[in-house]
Formats: sequence, C-alpha cells, structure tokens
Amino acid sequence: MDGGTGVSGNPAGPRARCLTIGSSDSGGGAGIQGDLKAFARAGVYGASVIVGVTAQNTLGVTATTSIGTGMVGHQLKAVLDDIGTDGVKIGTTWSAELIWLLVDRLVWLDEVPVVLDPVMVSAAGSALGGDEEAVTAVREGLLPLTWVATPNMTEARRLTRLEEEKDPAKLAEAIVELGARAALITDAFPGGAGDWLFDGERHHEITGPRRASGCDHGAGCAHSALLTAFLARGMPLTRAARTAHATVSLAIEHGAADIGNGRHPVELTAGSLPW
Ligand SMILES: Nc1ncnc2c1ncn2[C@@H]1O[C@H](COP(=O)(O)OP(=O)(O)O)[C@@H](O)[C@H]1O
Ligand SMILES: Cc1ncc(COP(=O)(O)OP(=O)(O)O)c(N)n1
Repeated sequence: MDGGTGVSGNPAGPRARCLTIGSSDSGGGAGIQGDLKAFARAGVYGASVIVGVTAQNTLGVTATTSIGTGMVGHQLKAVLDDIGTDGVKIGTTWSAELIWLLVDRLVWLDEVPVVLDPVMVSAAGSALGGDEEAVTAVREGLLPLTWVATPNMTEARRLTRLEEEKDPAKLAEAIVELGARAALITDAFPGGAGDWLFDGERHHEITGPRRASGCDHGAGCAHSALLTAFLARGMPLTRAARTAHATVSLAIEHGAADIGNGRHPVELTAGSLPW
C-alpha cells in the first residue's frame, strides 16, 4: 500500500476519481456534502452514492431516512460503469441489507483503496445507523474489503466489541485482525489531539495541536474523504494519514464560525494547505 511516491501522480494523465457512499447532511457540513468539498480540495473528481438523507444543522440531526437498496444499486452501477473510481469512501451504513449490497458490488474493484469511516453517532449524539445486525455485517463483510478503517475511539470499541479498551493500539490491532489492511483511530489521545495508525505491521502516532475554535462539525467526514483522495492520488499511507490530520486540523482552526449556532462546520477552503 505504501508503494506510491507522492501526491503528484501523473500530471499529464487523467484526474483521480473518488466515490463517496454516504448520506446527505442538509446543513452542508458533514456527510456527502462535506466529502465532496474535501475531494475538491484534494484535487480529485468526486462522485457520490447517496444511501440516506438527514435533516441536520450545526445543532444536531432532527430526522433521518435511508434510501432503498434498489436505488443504491442503480447509483453504484451508474457511477462505476461510466466514470469509474480510484478510491472509495464509505460513511453512514444504515442497515445490514445495505452493507451486504455494498460488499457484493465493491468486492469486484481491483486494487482500489477503500476507506471505511464507520459512522454510528454524530458528535451531537444523534444515531446515524449501526444496530447490532449492521455492526456484524460491517465486521464480517466490509472490514475484509477495507484498506483503512477510520473509527473514533467509541466506534472502534463498538466494532471490535472491546467495550472497555482504552488503548488505541490494541483497538487498531483488533480491527486489522477482523480483516482491514490498516486502522486509523481518530482523536485517540485524551487531552491532546491526533490519531493512531496501525498499518498492519507498524504503529504510528500522528499528533498535532488541539484546536478550540468550536468548528469541528464534519471533521471526521473531511478527514476520511481527504485520506481517500490522497490514497487515490498515490500518496503512501503514513503520509496520507498525517496530511489528512494536518489539513483537518487547519480546517477546524479556520472553521466556519459564522455558520450556524451550534458546532460550526469545518472550513476546508480556509488556511494554507500543508502539502
Ligand atoms: N479539536 C481538534 N483539534 C485538532 N484536531 C482535531 C480536533 N478534533 C478532531 N480532530 C482531528 O479531526 C480528525 C477527525 O477526527 P474525529 O473528530 O475523531 O472524527 P469523528 O467526527 O469521526 O469522531 C482527526 O484527524 C482528529 O485528530
Ligand atoms: C450525513 C452525515 N454523515 C456523517 C456524519 C458524521 O460526521 P462527522 O464528520 O463524523 O462528525 P460530526 O459532525 O457528526 O461530529 C454526519 N453528521 N452526518
């Protein structure tokens, strides 16, 4: 996975294409909308397969609905048959039925990085999918197809069923044992800021300053979408993980403090880019 040499790719060649599979955030900060902004910022073409819709703003989620698997299948076929993809990000996965459909379609991708951000609850505390049957489907079906899983500590405990585990290294190893090639546990240091990467062989601490701007809505989505884009462009995993964290950290610091009255959105277009 670390065989790439950098982000430049082939300047004369076609743009990298990335696909996000997730749900709409009506507030525009997270979900599909956040992912497409992150893809654009990272210089890749973004396509989307919408599996759910949320009524959401910076204060929280007030309603959700999932899209039928038939329509999800049509969207996947439309994108993959014509546009194709160099990287896939998976966010909200509402049901076991949806997850097994994704497994059935994504298993045919040949050496395309798949990043799984197993969203279960928004930071404001709203449930975004993830009943026990869905968690089992993620463990048994999606993780074995996943190149990098990017759960936060809570999601990592739920996925591994190690509910009391506090050590991000042990959680990351358990996720790799379940079949993912690598695990990147986000916000892994209580009191500090940064992530824990286990690349399947070695552990890496990714640290940086903790931002207190109040602009962190969509941070997790932006992080996993940027990681997908960097991998699609051929960046080595450890560098992609460090660059994704540094970019999101700046997007929190220079966040959209003028938008909404709750947890303001990250602002990916502000600040200079760390690559
Ligand atoms: N206050 C913060 N300051 C700096 N970086 C942060 C802060 N909060 C989260 N991050 C970073 O944002 C990225 C997304 O992490 P996280 O917020 O845990 O995602 P999620 O929304 O999925 O829980 C990670 O790289 C994490 O280290
Ligand atoms: C539609 C939708 N998908 C995912 C999320 C989670 O967003 P995330 O960036 O992980 O974090 P919060 O903004 O929820 O803290 C979401 N909220 N909506």
